[in-house]
Formats: sequence, structure tokens, C-alpha cells
Amino acid sequence: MLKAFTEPFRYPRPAATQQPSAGGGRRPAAKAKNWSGTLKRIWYYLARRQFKLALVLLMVLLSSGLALLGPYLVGVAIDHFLEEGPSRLWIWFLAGLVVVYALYSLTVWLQNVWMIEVAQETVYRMRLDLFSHLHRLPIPFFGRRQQGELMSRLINDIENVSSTLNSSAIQIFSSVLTLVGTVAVMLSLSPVLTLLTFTVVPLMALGMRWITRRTGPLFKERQRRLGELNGFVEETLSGQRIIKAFSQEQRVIGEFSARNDSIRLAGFWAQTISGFIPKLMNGLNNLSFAIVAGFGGILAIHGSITVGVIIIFVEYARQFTRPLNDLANQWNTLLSAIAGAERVFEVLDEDEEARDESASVSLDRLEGEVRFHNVFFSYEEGGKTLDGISFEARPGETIALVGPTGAGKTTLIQLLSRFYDPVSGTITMDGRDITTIRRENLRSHMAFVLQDTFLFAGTIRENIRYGRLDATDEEVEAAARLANAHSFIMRLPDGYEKKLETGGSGISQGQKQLLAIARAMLADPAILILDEATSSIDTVTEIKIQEGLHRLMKGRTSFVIAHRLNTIRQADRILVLKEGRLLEQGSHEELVARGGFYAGLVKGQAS
Ligand SMILES: Nc1ncnc2c1ncn2[C@@H]1O[C@H](COP(=O)(O)OP(=O)(O)OP(=O)(O)O)[C@@H](O)[C@H]1O
Repeated sequence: MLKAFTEPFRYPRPAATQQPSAGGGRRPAAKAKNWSGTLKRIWYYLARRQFKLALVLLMVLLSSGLALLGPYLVGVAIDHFLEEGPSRLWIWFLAGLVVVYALYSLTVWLQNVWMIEVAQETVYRMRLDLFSHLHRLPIPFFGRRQQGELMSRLINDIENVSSTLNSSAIQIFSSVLTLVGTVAVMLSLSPVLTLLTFTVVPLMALGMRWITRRTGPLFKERQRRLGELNGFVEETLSGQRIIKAFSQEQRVIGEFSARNDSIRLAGFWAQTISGFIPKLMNGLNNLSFAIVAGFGGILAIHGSITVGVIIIFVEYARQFTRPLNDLANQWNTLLSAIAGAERVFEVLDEDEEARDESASVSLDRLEGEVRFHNVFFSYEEGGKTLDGISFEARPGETIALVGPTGAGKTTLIQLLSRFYDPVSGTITMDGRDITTIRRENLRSHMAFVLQDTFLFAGTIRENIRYGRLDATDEEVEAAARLANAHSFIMRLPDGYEKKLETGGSGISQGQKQLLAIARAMLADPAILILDEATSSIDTVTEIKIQEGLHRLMKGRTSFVIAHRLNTIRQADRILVLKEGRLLEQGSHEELVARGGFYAGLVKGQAS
């Protein structure tokens, strides 16, 4: 059976420390800011397409070899014709060159196509892993993170990795190969001229070091700020009503502007400084060209090298600095991709919701008997959010939870659904410790109807069917009838096919509640969690909701966070919580007769 719905409880804001059992603890940030670790993990993804990758590498090898062969042929041809004079061989040299460059283009094209395939597969896996992992993370994790920021990791950071793998990875690899090959051939032709060409290398290395030391942190910072901006945008868009209601538009725009500006600044400096790289490389390239031409000419005059070798060197000097240039250009892209990948792996390293014990069971049926045995719980070390709670709910009973704000009512429910586990004490269902029941199975026996009903973008029918995905249309409508939702649905222009926007804008608060009841009805759970609406709903809808709830609660163990005297009065047992302690429990009459805290509350409400 599927869970009716895990509504967004009002999960409070970040807890500084986690209960270990909550499973939200972060591992030491060893992997973050760890280059080799991050690259290894990217490799782990790439290695899934080993065969294609091997083909790519083969093509890169071939293309790099062909790139070396071209200029070599030209040099050999020049020397040949200078020595032997004009001959018919030129046709063959020309044909050879055409073949070399045609093969070069073919191998480059093939490596690109295959690498795109590998890259797309890699980011597909990464994205899937991250999304699946996000859905296995414990609830406290989401209290600590902004949704938009997480989305930015899922979309922007992975996109960053994708574009780098698509283009830069090959380029970097082929640059290294070309570089090694060029140097090897240069050395074999003229060690002296090679050394002279190398004189620009230390300058290049120094320049690059100076630049990347500055741009690396800037790119990373920009990425981080971009993630935060995403979070901010998401938060302000979802909190539109509150922002408008409190006339905070200008403040929000001001804050956005400041954040936007900080990204602009980080981006400006990162791009400006890294923009020096091509200029620097170009300058040094020209310098090496001049060195080869000048000194090569002198060597040729002295007869220690041929004109052909100079031509080869001029071409190779360019080939030698070009990969360096490419490497330098790709460096920034690589830096930003590694920063992105690190941010993805950082989330992947978050501990998942603690795994179910291997001995955990799945129950087909649950009667709905619930017991708390001396349960203690705290969000933070040393606190006492729940302080020795013990009570029993027999199958089918309605338990009302009352008490002042912050008393621990929501927390008690969170423990029941195992979003958190007690620090000590046990919670049992049908006599079985709930930690021995698989979480998914446990939650599938529960349904939630909360104040703030969350509806997904989709039709009304789809939203009700969320309670049980294999329900037929007839079952969906029957559930809606029982929930008193059918008549309002039929009055809508498209009836059950009416499309709702995310959050269910377009229908009223009361109607949303009726849909939530229908959804829970369809799920047919043994245990119900109800958070009574505090907002005022018109009397007719209110009666409909009460009727619907009444039918829904029949035969199920229901926990109601109650605000209304009516509900409380009808409950089989009322648990009165205050500052985490269970002050009193009993029926309405019993508690009134006792004349304690509850009796005071009732008097207060009555007056
Ligand atoms: N994630 C959290 N981290 C730290 N403290 C929390 C967290 N959630 C709740 N608390 C604290 O635990 C206490 C109990 O909160 P809880 O939400 O259970 O109260 P409640 O009785 O449901 O209140 P209300 O009627 O206002 O919803 C409060 O003091 C609250 O501040």
C-alpha cells in the first residue's frame, strides 16, 4: 500500500547538531576541496563506458600522431626539393598530405562524437544518482539546506561537468599527447633548437601559476554564490504572499541586488584575470616563433640544420605552444567543472536515512495499536524536547494532542513516523518496536492530512491517486465521495480532469483539505495523522471536512493535533503536553473533573 501523503510538516529550521539516529550527520568534509579525490570519482563514472572511452583515446592518439605527421611531411618535402630540384614526386607529397589531413579530421570528428556520448551518459548517471540520493536523505538534512541551492547543484553544477566533459576533456588529453609527441620529434630533429624553443616554457608556467592561483578560488566562489542566489530566488518565489503581505518587496529586491552584485564581481574578476591567459600565451608564442626563426636561420647558415627542419620547427613551435594555450584556456573550465563536481559529491556524501536493520520486517497488516514507553528525545544534545513520554493508543482510538506551542506535539508525530528516532525509550506498533519495521513499510500504514495540504501539478484525479497509484477511476471517485469532495470536484469546469498548478493554487483551502482527505481515504491506512486546520474555513466546508474526517477516522488509530474543543471532546484520549512532558492524559470528562492544566485550557477557550 502506498502512503497517503507525506505532507511538508512545519519542519523547523536547522538543528545545529543531529541525533545520530536521525542519520543526517555529515561525514568529515574530506572529499570536498580534494582534487584528486574528485577526479577519481568522475573517473569512476566515466569508466562505466570503458569501451567507448578506449575508442576515444585511440582516436585522440591517432589524431595527435597525424597532427605531427603533417608538418613533418612538409619539412621533408622542402628538403627533398631543395636538394633534388623539381620532380614529379610533388604529386605524391601532396596526395600524402591530403590523406593525412583528411584522416586527421575524421579521427577528430569521431573522438568528439564518441566523447559526447560518454559525457552525456556520465552526467545522466550523476544526475540520477544525485536525485535518487536526495530522496534517500533524512528529513533533518532538508531543514539545513535551501531547496533552490540544492536544485542549483542538480542543474547548474552538473551542467558544468557536462560541458567540460563534452569538449574540454578531449582537448586537454589531446593537448598533452600532442605536446609530448611534438617535444619528442623536436628533440630528435635538433636538440639545440628544441632547447631554444623551450626558453618560453618557464615564463608560461609562471604566468599560468599567477593567474590560476587567483582565478581558481574566484570561480569556486562564484559557483557557491550562484547556488545561494538560487536558494534565495526559490525562497522568495515560494514566499511571495508573505513578502507582499508584509510589503517586503523592496527589501527583497535590495537583497537580491546585493547578492547578484557579488556574483557579478566574482565573475568579473575571474573572467578578467583568466582573460590574460590567451594574451600571455599569444605573446609567448610569438616570442618562441621569433626565437626559432632567428636562431634556426643562424644554425642553417652554419649548415648544422636544413631549411626543412626550420620549417618543421616553426610549425612545431606553434603546435607546441598551441596545446599549452589550449590547456591554459581549458584550465578555467576544468576548475569550474571540478568545483561543480565537488559540490555534487558533497551532497552525495551526505549520509542517507539510516538503513533499516537487516532483521527489519515488512508488515502486511497493522491493527493500529501504538505505545510509547518512556520516550526521550531532543533535537540538540542535552535538551529535552520530549521528556519521558508514555501512553497507549488502542486500535481505532482517536488520540488528541493538545498543549501550548512548542510543547512537542509535532515532534511526537515525527517520532511516530520515524523521521527521527528516540534518544531512549521505545515506540511499538502492534507490540513490535517500530525500529524493527522497515521505514517504507511503516510509513505505508500511515496517512497524513495536514493543515497545509501540498498538491502537485497535475489533475485532481492524479492528486487523489497519489494515495494509491494502482487505484481505478471508480476507486478514486468513491474515495472522493466519502471525503465529501466529489460534489465540489463535479462543479469544476473539467471535473476530475481539472489541472492544478503546483501547490494547488486555483482551489480553496477547504477544498484542498477535502482532497487530502480523499487521498488518505484511498490509501486506507491503519494509522492517521491529522493536523487540524487553524485557519478559518466557511461553516459549510467546515461541516463537510468534519464529516469527511469522521468517515476517514472510523476504524483507524488517529492522532490529531487538535485545536478545536469539538474534536478534543470526542477523542478517546487526550494527551496534554507541556514543555515536552506529558502532563495529563484521559478523556475530556476525566481531565475536566481533575481540574488541572487541561481544565484551565478548556475554561480559557470557553471564555
Ligand atoms: N528541527 C528542530 N531542531 C531544533 N529544535 C526543534 C526542531 N523542531 C522543533 N524544535 C523545538 O522542539 C520543540 C517542540 O517543537 P514542536 O514543533 O514539536 O512543538 P508543537 O507542540 O508541535 O508546537 P506547535 O503547536 O506550535 O506546532 C520546540 O521548542 C521547537 O523549537
